Amino acid sequence: MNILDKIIADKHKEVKLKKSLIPVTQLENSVLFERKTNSLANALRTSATGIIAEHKRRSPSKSVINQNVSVQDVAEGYETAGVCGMSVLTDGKYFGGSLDDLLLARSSVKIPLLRKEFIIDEYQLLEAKAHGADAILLIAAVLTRDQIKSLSEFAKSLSLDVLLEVHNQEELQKSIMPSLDMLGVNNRNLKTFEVSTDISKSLSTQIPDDFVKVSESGISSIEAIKDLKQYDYKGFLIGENFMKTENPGASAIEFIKQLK
Ligand SMILES: O=C(O)c1ccccc1NCC(=O)[C@H](O)[C@H](O)COP(=O)(O)O
Repeated sequence: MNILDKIIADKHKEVKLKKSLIPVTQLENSVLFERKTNSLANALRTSATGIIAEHKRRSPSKSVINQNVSVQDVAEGYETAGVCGMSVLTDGKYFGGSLDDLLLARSSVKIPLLRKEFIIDEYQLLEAKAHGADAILLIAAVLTRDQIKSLSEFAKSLSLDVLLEVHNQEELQKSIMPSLDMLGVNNRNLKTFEVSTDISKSLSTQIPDDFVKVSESGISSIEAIKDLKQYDYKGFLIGENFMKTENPGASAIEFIKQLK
């Protein structure tokens, strides 16, 4: 079993348990459930930098990245840097994140927040809304076309933007539908962990113009972003490059200064 299959098998168990502990009505009655969301896709369309900076403590490909910073400090630093949005990993077992991280980030900043999670069930979209997310991620590699359609339509009914992530042509072709806002190409193969921005470049012409194009993972230089912009990418999801430093917010400030 590859790591992605393991993560998804665990996620099914986790969601089943959570559903038995926290009823949907509790999520729907939370204060943040009524909050007006702030579109990440719209922010990317008009952004000069397009940076979506991620909070990521550890990962299956790198184990520990940074366990010593607070999510509030990271969020405030990213906002000061002028990022377009922030991605918050909420998976606990493989990434050391939590829904509390999302809540704390929400209480610290106004920028659009992406719940970075392995979404397999509508319940997780209600959780995202109840914890202050503006956007959610769907991963084509672990969902059927019908699941992508029903999950993305449900997300849109909650006013959450949808970022659909692909890694190859087959995943892209099965996923294109009007209920998506952003199409993300993950430069990391989630089964082998190989990283190359070539995949973003080769898939770019096959992504219809209606979607905001986002290049995800393995981005660590200004040159890479300038290069990807020529392929019409408007969003750049960066995690480790900022999080591996002592002060991720300060690193983002430095990076964005060079980009402008
Ligand atoms: O990052 C991993 O090792 C990973 C492994 C398995 C599934 C997902 C994984 N990462 C999630 C992400 O998409 C990245 O955190 C995100 O794109 C940022 O990537 P990076 O800038 O390379 O940290």
